Amino acid sequence: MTGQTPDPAAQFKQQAAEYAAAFVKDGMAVGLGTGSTAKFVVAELGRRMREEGLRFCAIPTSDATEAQAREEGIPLTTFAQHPYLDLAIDGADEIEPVTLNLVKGRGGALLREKIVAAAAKQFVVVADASKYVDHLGMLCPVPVEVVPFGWESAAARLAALGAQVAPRKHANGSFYLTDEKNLIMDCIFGPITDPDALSRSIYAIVGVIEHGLFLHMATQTITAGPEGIKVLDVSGSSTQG
Ligand SMILES: O=C[C@H](O)[C@H](O)[C@H](O)COP(=O)(O)O
Repeated sequence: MTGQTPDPAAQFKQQAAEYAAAFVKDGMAVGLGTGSTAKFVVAELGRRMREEGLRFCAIPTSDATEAQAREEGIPLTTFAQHPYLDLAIDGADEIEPVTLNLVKGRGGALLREKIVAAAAKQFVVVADASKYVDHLGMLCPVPVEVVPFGWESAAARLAALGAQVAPRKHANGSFYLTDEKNLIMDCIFGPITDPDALSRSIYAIVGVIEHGLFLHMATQTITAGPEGIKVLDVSGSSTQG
């Protein structure tokens, strides 16, 4: 017994992940996301390398993903060698299906994830179908990464934007630190009707490094659920099967 609760959506996450992993072609430089769905992507890419001879290199979005990629034997690269990536594949906490805007960062990797997504020509999001929302902010807080110095001031300014703000902590009460050694403020805004305006307001707060609203970045979302796989493209096309 590991004591871990089984994830009821695991099979859907794996289906979406394996579908997306097929987008990786020989010679690509690929961004590898973070989280339970991205983990399936990294595992599938490792399998394709070993069994199909796929050749590619990757930049991971977190220390955890880097460790998994190394275990899989995936060759890692750097932004010095690849300032632009062919493709990035990552999970999401919320997907708004019309714009493909997202909330990300429940796993705390939002800063590196956004840098990698911004560098990628194609940004493919993988998730189980429970992540769809009519408005961002409906299912989960928007994480905001802030520098530790003066975090209370940044938190007060986030609250002034209408959020209920809580610094992310571990179960033992200590502050959660990101891979970049910053803090996360989890901000409950409720349904967000103008994410672009909110994004600008959050960026205007001194001490904020990044936030978990990923706007106008995803080129495709691939979700899996009881109805099968659904692919949404930013151009508006949609396939189900
Ligand atoms: O920081 C974490 C990331 O943004 C994840 O990609 C996101 O939280 C989705 O994770 P999961 O695939 O575990 O639901």
